[in-house]
Amino acid sequence: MTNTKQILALLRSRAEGDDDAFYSIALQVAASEARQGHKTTAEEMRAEIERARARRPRGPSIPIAFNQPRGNLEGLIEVREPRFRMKDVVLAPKLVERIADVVLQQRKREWLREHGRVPGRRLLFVGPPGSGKTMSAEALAGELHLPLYVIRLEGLITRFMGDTAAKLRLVFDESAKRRGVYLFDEFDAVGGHRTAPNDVAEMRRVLNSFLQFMEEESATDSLIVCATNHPELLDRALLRRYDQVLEFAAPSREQIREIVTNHLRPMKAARIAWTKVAEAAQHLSQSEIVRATDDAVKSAILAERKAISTDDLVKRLTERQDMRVSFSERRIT
Ligand SMILES: Nc1ncnc2c1ncn2[C@@H]1O[C@H](COP(=O)(O)OP(=O)(O)OP(=O)(O)O)[C@@H](O)[C@H]1O
Repeated sequence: MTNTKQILALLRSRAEGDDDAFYSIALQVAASEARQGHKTTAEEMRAEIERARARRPRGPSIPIAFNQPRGNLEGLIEVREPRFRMKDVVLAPKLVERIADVVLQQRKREWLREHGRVPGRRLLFVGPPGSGKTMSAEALAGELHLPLYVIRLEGLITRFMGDTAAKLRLVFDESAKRRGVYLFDEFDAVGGHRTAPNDVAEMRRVLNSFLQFMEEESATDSLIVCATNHPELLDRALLRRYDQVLEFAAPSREQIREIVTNHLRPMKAARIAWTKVAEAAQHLSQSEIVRATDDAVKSAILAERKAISTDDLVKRLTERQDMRVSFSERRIT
């Protein structure tokens, strides 16, 4: 049943004319109904809240407050104002299409619900480091004008060993209260190989809680994005919970060219031999290519040049390749 404190808080927010607090508490009530297995009631409440919100007179647009969370959530969630839109991310056309589909489903979520359909909002991003998983979550938030909340799971687990599930509960409760894109980074930490028996038990608990929270939160319109470099470590039961699993990959030749071109400003880039650049960029991640391009642009600026050459780019890309080799050698020894 609904908590008396929640009813009191609802009445207070009404008396104070604080609409945002009113809807936020109402969503909490819907979330606790969902937790108790009353999914239809929760869904009805959430739809009524949406309808009431839509009916409210629209004044001048109010900027979303991007303050860092305080109290119980401090140190668990980092909030970011999105700096990117989807046009900034260079991805394979199929991936762009699938993300655009998620954006559309979210924008038209009420329309979908009126037709008995649930908009997709649980996403798993899989792919190598630096391929744009975080950037895409940020761009998704940018498209939907929502804040991005980042939860670093590895850090959370290490810091709160034994208490991780309770901390995750706080995060999921927050996602029911405050609509946003919730990015669970380093997600493989949940299914990662642990050696100590205590750690294994803790991971099982965390994973089970996560599964339960993913099922429960039908009363929220927040997006849950989990990102991992190691999908093979993830539990099958967990994979089934996602509406979409999106695979990020190393950049194609065309994508390398697009990334470099996007980062050349203010340099002119006439007569670049793109085949040579693509060869030099082979096996580098999108993130490394951005850094190499930035390095090349910086040296050209310092040399007071207005244009950049193929050699400038190849030199910086080769440097990044060397850094990779020396890093992996150090890890072997
Ligand atoms: N697909 C991309 N298009 C354009 N820029 C990209 C892309 N991928 C990465 N970058 C650049 O590299 C930076 C780091 O990428 P990002 O953090 O999104 O990678 P990631 O896949 O989340 O990596 P990790 O698994 O290490 O967290 C971005 O801020 C952006 O500058």
